Amino acid sequence: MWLTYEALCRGEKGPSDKILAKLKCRYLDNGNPFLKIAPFKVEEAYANPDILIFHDVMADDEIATIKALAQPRLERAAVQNLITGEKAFIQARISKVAILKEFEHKHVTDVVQRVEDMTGLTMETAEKLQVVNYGIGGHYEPHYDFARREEPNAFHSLGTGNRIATVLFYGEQPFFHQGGATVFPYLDIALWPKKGAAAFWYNLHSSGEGDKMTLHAACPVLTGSKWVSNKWIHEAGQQFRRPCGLKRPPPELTA
Ligand SMILES: O=C(O)CCC(=O)C(=O)O
Ligand SMILES: [Fe+2]
Repeated sequence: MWLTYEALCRGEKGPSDKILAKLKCRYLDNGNPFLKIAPFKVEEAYANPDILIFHDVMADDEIATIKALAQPRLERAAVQNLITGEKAFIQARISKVAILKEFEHKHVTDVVQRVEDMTGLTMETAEKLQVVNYGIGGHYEPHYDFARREEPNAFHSLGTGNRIATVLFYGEQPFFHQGGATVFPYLDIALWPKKGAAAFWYNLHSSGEGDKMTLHAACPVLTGSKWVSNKWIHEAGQQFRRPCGLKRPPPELTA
């Protein structure tokens, strides 16, 4: 897995032609009348699990607002200690983060509403927008966004269940292919950040179990700087939007 992670970061590896041949680009309106006029431009980066790229979903002025709000509040990123639940600083995650509230600025409100339109999922139980800046060498080693079986208390205090899905907006990319890709080592794919685009995937199977294949990483930035904004969407409130499936995935696909 580690060698694949590194090779993907270097741009040396990608999915097979057989997999690529099945991927499509399409317009998406989710049945929303407004979106019939201005549908999202969606590119499939992988199918099953579906990893989607939404193009042009954050405007330049929105990106500028988000950066300006976040900049003075950036703090070193931490992770949660699995046992104590406390904040810990680790070498595996080097970046600076700030949290923005939805009502701080119209641009943030609009972006959060857009995530709802893109995904069809409710934002009522989602975490606040997390803005991340990676400088040179900044990275986040392979990890899951969801709480695994052995961490049942990870999101306990939020009371909104596990992280069902992730939306990751790209606000600035390192110079072309000079690090900073979001890579999925089990799927052999690298998403090269593109300003204004966003990646979306479900972290959980429809059974509610974690999807092992969603392991991903932010590759070290080699030149320039990388900005992303994450919206982590939770399970609570999605029961009519993404109903549970009746089939359980095989144990080797869960985590
Ligand atoms: O910055 C990226 O490309 C991915 C970030 C990420 O996976 C995370 O913050 O959980
Ligand atoms: Fe992540």
